[in-house]
Amino acid sequence: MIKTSNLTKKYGDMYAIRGINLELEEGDLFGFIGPNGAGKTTTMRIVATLLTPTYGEAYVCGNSIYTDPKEIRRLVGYMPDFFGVYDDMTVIEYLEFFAAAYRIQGAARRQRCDEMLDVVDLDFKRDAYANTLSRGQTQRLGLARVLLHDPQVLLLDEPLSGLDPRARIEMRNLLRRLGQTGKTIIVSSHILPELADICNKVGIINRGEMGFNGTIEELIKTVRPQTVLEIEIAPVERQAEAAKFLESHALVDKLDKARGMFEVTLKEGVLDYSPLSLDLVNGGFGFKHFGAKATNLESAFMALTKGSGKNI
Ligand SMILES: Nc1ncnc2c1ncn2[C@@H]1O[C@H](COP(=O)(O)OP(=O)(O)OP(=O)(O)O)[C@@H](O)[C@H]1O
Repeated sequence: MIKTSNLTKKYGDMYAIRGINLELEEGDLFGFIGPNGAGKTTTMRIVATLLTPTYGEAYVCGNSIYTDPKEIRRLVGYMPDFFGVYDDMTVIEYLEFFAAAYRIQGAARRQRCDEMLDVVDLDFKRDAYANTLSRGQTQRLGLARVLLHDPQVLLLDEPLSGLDPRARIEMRNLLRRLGQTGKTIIVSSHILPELADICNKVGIINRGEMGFNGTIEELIKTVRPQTVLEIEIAPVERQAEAAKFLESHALVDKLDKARGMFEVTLKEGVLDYSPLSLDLVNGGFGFKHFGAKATNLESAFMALTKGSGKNI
């Protein structure tokens, strides 16, 4: 659906993006994560054919940005991070204006606009002036607008930014629903955890280069190649004995103590830790808690975008 190879954009000597390789299939919801100035907008604008790369290629459904830009514009809905709405138009007039630009004619135009208002839950604001909408409602209107021509591919630049917590949840739910319609979606953000549970793939871009590109599970493995278990031994009196037992166990690499629990780092490549729980029980130890420690995605993001502070 979307493929880029060695996509690069330079401004003078500065690389806005460098060697970006992406490959997204039908139905992929790709979280494009990076700090300010990392190159997310540049990449999306190139794929949307609004900006020409210095070199490299990008294809949408097999169409090249160089030779088939018209076809790509038909296939793509691009929502920029900030867009203006006209002061003197109501929500429905705004959508009809763009539907007309997409040459949706006659009764079908009103029907399509009504359907899109329904998709983004904005029917109740149909006759309100577009410039009186909240940020969250404006973002939803922007989404309705890019959906009008039923694009196969959506490029959404920071649709969650500036939203309050409730509007954020609503927008995430909307993105999740859109992801289930088989469209290929790229959605950008500064914040990894806010997209992690709705995306099936993520790319982390920093200073124009893609530091990571894969699934969330692969990301977690990249930043933490070893599984860490949290174990709370019961009764407390047996903790010292349990520490010795764990330290000498064949699957264990390292033992730490945090918040009254053992943090047990398993040896590299050990994914099945059931033998450890069995050995603990057979050794006469009980436990109140035994499980893999959740990876903090925020720290994963920080680890992969190290040294980008001056860009933020
Ligand atoms: N027209 C331009 N002229 C010069 N430099 C530019 C231009 N457009 C973008 N850049 C630079 O290219 C880099 C990438 O910018 P881009 O807007 O793609 O980042 P971004 O990841 O979308 O950031 P943000 O999250 O702030 O929107 C930045 O360093 C930016 O200053």
